[in-house]
Amino acid sequence: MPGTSSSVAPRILIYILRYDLRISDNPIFHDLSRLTKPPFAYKSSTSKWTQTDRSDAPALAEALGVTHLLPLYIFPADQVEISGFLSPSSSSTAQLPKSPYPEAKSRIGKFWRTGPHRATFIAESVWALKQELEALGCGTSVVIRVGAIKDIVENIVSWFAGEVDDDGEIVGVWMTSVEGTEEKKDERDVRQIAKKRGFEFKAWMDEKYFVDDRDLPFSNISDLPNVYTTYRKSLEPLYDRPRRVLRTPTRLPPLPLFIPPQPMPFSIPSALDDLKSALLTPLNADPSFGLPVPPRWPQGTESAHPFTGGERAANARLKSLISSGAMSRYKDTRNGMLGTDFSTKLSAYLAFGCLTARQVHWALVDFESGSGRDGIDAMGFGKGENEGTKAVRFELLWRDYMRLCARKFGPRLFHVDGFRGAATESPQRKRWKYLDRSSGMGDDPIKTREIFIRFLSGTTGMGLIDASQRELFLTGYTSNRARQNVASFLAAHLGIDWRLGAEWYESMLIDYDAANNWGNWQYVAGVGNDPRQGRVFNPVKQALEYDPNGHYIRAWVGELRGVNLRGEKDGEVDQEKLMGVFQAWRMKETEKEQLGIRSLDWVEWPLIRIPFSISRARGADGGGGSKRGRGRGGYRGRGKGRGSRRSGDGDQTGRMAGGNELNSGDA
Ligand SMILES: Cc1cc2nc3c(=O)[nH]c(=O)nc-3n(C[C@H](O)[C@H](O)[C@H](O)COP(=O)(O)OP(=O)(O)OC[C@H]3O[C@@H](n4cnc5c(N)ncnc54)[C@H](O)[C@@H]3O)c2cc1C
Repeated sequence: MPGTSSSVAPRILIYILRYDLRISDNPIFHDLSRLTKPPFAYKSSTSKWTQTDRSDAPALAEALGVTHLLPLYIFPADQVEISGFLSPSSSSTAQLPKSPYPEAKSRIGKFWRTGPHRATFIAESVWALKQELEALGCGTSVVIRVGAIKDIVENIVSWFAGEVDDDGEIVGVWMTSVEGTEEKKDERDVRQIAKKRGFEFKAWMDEKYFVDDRDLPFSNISDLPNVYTTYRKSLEPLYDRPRRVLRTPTRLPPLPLFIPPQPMPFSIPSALDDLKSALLTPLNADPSFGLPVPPRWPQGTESAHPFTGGERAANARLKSLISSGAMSRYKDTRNGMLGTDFSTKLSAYLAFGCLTARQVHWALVDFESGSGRDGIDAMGFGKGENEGTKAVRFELLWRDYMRLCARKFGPRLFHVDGFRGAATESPQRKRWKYLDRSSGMGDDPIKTREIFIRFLSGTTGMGLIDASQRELFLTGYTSNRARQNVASFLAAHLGIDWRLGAEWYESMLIDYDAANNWGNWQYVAGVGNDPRQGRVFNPVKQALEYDPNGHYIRAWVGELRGVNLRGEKDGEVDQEKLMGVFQAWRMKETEKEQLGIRSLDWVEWPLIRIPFSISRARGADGGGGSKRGRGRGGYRGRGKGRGSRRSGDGDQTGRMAGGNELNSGDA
């Protein structure tokens, strides 16, 4: 839907969208919206007082004389596999041409960098923004391209530079600055092109975080504390920190009259389904992702993350969390693992900028102050900040913190020695098992690979880990509690290079975000910013505490569905049977026989065995008390795991941790 008329030659601004897929609370769209002359109406809002307009300074786009806007989303070839966009018509033969870009696979594990869940979510989010912009009715939209960002920008600017028909000139390229080595490189490349061609380049501050960069309590990033709690305390009360959200534009400059086509050999579909299909086709060539036994969806189990991408869906989710009272309950439910509402499921929206943390904050303020309409009947409406809403703000600050760590430590985010290696003069280097070589500890890379494949497939024999890995593979989501356990299992129990786990998460997660993924993996692996190093999660104790009836494990490990936990006499949870759900090797032979799992590797030969018993005195009756399992009676580490025939027996060094140790509240 190109723009219509203009008496002067169009002056075109390119806006490269990346992780800012929203129209509201978006500083770039906000600035551009102020170009258009009054009448300048804003979308009505129940909370006008929370919205602000930067009317104190003239719009930056004004100075450039922008008349047309080219919002551009590029599926970056190094991160997203784009061979599904190859166009058959570009070749004289029936064969598809070859992509000029290498496959978008991870460095160590060679996994697709963007798996099917996130690829779908991004497509939906981009498409939703396109539709939102088109719905403004002023001739704007999103132009979708695939390739290397620098190649596409170069292609567009040289097309306009070579134009004789005066279809317009590029006056600037804007993008939002993002942490991450690749993202920074893209930024530098585009800046370089702008410099060479003599037009303006601007990297805007990323405003989707809770605390605005301009309000940080330090001016030099090296002063960021290495402990989250110290950082948080320097900002409390968090309630007072977020800036107001920016007004939502109702008008934007139109698209240029002519837009150069997608460079060959690719073509861009014109419908969302086709876009998804182009993204998924190469991934679906091997839907097992190289796993000999890929997880299968257990009948009747529902995804905890059934949400689609896009700004509208993000706002609907936020509204529903407030209306249902889930935000007020959050502190009590956040360690859950089953269902949609134990946690917010806002992470993917925040990762792709469909929503900002300050929008979440102000929506909560509307609820807490009683000035909004959502949640009138919910617990806590109009009663100020409560434990639940406070905990949400607390978690949102974790997200900020991880991103600031990425800024502080740069490429060390991805380094095997992590931030810690950089922070100390002579780091106590952790030793890892690798897939391609022995680490000199007598380990065999072939065995390590075997173990690693079982870890990926969710067939380790450790119920909590297997449930989470299967859920992740099938849905793209798994809870924070489960993520912590999985990361600890790989890094501490199996001793395998933690970066392989981070790469797998990068591939599978719907909410993948470089800083938050790699920062959290480092944290759990003991090479990041965890002040209490050397902790190890005991996945049995954790299961007892957070999945006391084995509901979560049985939901995703379908083979265990038939276990009847209720004792015949008193109807209480039979603790021995529960232990069998947590680690199937502990089941009686007759029970294994009944379930038909007797000869399975993960049952008979688990990667590790954790001896664990519950004292009856603790009254572990499966009554659902979420605090059970703390303190006495927890893991009785006795050194080596018993009896596993294969390598990978857990060498239970390090301290076993059971409770809320990780970045879930109290670092
Ligand atoms: C090994 C590992 C890998 C992770 N990878 C990612 C990732 O790639 N992307 C990602 O967004 N989060 C990641 N997290 C953090 C956290 O697990 C998810 O943000 C959270 O589970 C998402 O679900 P939610 O939105 O329902 O969270 P909620 O519990 O509802 O939390 C609200 C918001 O707070 C933020 N948040 C919560 N916990 C954390 C945390 N530990 N670190 C940073 N921010 C947090 C998120 O933005 C989240 O949406 C990872 C955690 C671990 C342990």
